[in-house]
Amino acid sequence: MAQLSLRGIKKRFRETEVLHGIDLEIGDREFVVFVGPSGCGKSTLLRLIAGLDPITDGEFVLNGSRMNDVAPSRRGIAMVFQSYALYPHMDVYENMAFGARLMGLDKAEVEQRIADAARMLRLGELLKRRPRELSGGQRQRVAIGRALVRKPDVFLLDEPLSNLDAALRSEVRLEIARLHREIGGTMIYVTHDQVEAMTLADKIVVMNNGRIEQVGSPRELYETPANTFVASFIGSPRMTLVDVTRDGDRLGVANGGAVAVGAVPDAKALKLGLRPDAVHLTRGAAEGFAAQVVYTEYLGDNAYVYARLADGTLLSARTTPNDLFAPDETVTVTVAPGAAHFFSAEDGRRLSP
Ligand SMILES: Nc1ncnc2c1ncn2[C@@H]1O[C@H](COP(=O)(O)OP(=O)(O)OP(=O)(O)O)[C@@H](O)[C@H]1O
Repeated sequence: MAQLSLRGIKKRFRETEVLHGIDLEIGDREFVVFVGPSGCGKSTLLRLIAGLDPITDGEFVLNGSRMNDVAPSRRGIAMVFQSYALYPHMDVYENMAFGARLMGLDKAEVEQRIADAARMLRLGELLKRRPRELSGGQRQRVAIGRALVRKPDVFLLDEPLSNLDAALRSEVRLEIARLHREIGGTMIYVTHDQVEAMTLADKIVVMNNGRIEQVGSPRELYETPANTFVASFIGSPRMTLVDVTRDGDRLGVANGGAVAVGAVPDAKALKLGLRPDAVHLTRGAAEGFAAQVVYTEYLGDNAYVYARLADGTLLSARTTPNDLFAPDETVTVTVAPGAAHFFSAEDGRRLSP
């Protein structure tokens, strides 16, 4: 059982504050993913939870007990690092046994836990190998196995897939999802890859510049991003964001036509947000935004067209592979009814119609 509360957490390294007051609740058995651009403070927050660095200000409470001054080994938390951090001179079995023995478990219990972890992670054949005799994916599984044998209440995983190639990455990603279902522990996972975040998380925490921008399920973040940062960070290709002016029930782009999008919020300065599947491109002079095709990405089952709006904004649109456009073609952009997002052009906050 593991319930985590982060309350007003701040972190300073000498003069520089890198976390500016993080408030977050994590429930038992939840799979929580921290995402955000490089340097936003994801790893720092994970290290504070693990106890590897001291918390400057605020409180970390685990199952009702304040953890700020509790030693890492006494928190019931295990961390899997990006670099694996395996002991090179020990074989796989010894790597996994080491931490379990430090906990004072007897020999039979250690053996049983390693057998269980080896089965779950399919490491049975590899127990006598040294780390250098393993592939990247196998090493990663050993690193996870080493955390598993400690039976922690909370698993922390810091970019665990970043050293793997694309094929292996999706394989290990599926294994981590399965493991979470099987062991049912609370997992906190750091990545800057929004696809990993979307596919693994019950709850995504989007971070930026040492602050939380939004917390929600993958669907909530995709469908109702709280601001332009989340809107453009979640979803691939990213949401097009363009400044528009109101002209009755239509929205216009500077020098570039106008389009009806349904209900529009009442605000002075509006930014319109369009996912690639919210727009439709046509040839010829229908009513809509004028745009010029820059390039097309053909992906087999579908295709994306990137086109420049009159104000210079690059728009992405999903089309079918049978509906490709050539570079420099002039197109007209229309918007599916009810599919537009709106944000304040002043502070980026989401506006409802
Ligand atoms: N030990 C340290 N001393 C000083 N500054 C640090 C230290 N560790 C991290 N920082 C700074 O804190 C900020 C957050 O770093 P952190 O590693 O948490 O980011 P991140 O979101 O995990 O990034 P990445 O995705 O690149 O790993 C960065 O500006 C970094 O330079």
